[in-house]
Amino acid sequence: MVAFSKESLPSYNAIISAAAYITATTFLLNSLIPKPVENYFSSSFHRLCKRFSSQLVVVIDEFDGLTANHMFEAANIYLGTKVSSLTHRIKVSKPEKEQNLSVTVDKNEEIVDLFRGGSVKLKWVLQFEAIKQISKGDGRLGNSKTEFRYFELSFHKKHKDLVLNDYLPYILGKAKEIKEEKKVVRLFTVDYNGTDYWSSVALNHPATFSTMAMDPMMKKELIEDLDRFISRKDYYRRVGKAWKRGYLFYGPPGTGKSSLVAAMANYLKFDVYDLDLREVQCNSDLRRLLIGSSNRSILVIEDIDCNIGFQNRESGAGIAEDDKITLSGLLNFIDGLWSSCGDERIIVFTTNHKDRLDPALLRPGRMDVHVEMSFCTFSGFRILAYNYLKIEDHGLFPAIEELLSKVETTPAEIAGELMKSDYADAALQGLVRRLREKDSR
Ligand SMILES: Nc1ncnc2c1ncn2[C@@H]1O[C@H](COP(=O)(O)OP(=O)(O)OP(=O)(O)O)[C@@H](O)[C@H]1O
Ligand SMILES: [Mg+2]
Repeated sequence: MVAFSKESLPSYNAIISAAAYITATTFLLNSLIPKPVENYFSSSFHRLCKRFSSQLVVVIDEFDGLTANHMFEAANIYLGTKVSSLTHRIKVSKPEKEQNLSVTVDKNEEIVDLFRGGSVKLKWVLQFEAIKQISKGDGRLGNSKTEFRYFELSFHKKHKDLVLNDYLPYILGKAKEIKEEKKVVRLFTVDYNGTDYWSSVALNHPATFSTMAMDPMMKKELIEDLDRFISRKDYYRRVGKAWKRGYLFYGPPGTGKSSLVAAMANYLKFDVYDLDLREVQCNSDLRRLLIGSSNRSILVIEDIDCNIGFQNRESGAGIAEDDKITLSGLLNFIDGLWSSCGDERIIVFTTNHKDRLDPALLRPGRMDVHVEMSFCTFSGFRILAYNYLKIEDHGLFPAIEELLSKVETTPAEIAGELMKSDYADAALQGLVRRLREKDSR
């Protein structure tokens, strides 16, 4: 059995006296050094540490006063894509109107980002701070937020200018891109059996510019026109014009006018507001609806020739003369409204009969771009054959090319034929038969 001699252990008395000494010294120091002096030393110590630290910390609050801080929102979105194997906690949510899950970082998680090919290292941490609740006077606390969030971004001081001038603007741009990618385009129509106001569903229209069978040059010009329009925010502001663009799509039924609107919406990720003017009773209704539409959207008025005759409404009882909708009224109103509160607005009129349109609409400057959608050409057919049958060539192509040069056929008709079979041979034979029939009429 191993036993300790009494001498080998610190004596009980020695322990007691050491504890008493520490307690007494602490008490003495606490009472001798006044609090302000202690605080002075501790904050000086921190200042000293900071002076010798090479790190700069940028604080990005969630709110700037009462308004949301865009930089915070952008960082939150951006950092959600920077989650790595070193991250321990993330947050996941699914907003109702979005298809995908949205991932963001959780509090106190450190995310390291590398910029400029890894030469600049940046550390991000999301922090929360409790807000002191202000009592309402009756002893109850207000039900406002109890904490506020902010990001701390730290990096070497020498990168200060680079971070402020390049890195943070880069994050703003990236976050915008991520948001655009995730956005589900919506189609708004007026619910005339209920609220008499816009209601929306996901657009889910498969048309894109690559699936559109139309003149390749026209398609290219249209895409360039849209790109230019979107990139010209400062230009429109400088020249004092409303940031809007008007398109007129005309051509026979089934040539893809409505599909082209969907392709534009999918390309730009703009919502579509489909307005049937025949259902709108008067200018005040129209105003209410237009004011209720949002920026970055396409307002479509289909079949403008039927919509804007207004002959039926001229005799409409109960509508004051000056409250009747007229085309010039509509256009002037849109000009006025959108110059004051509209940004990135597109308006599209479609018609089967350009010749029947009110000359006011065709005047230069009214509709910026006129697009003719016409019968299917052979190059249009090739696009449809690829869309529907996934083929780029076939023995029947020369016969189809020759027939299409003689027979007026809409892309909708051709699409209908191609959908009849999954087998290219059968579908194309059916199409040739159909075209020959038309040719012999
Ligand atoms: N140019 C095209 N490219 C690809 N598909 C097309 C094209 N035109 C028509 N289609 C097909 O035909 C269908 C009907 O076309 P769409 O409704 O776009 O024609 P539209 O010109 O708007 O006709 P309407 O004048 O009757 O409104 C589309 O859903 C699409 O499948
Ligand atoms: Mg249409």
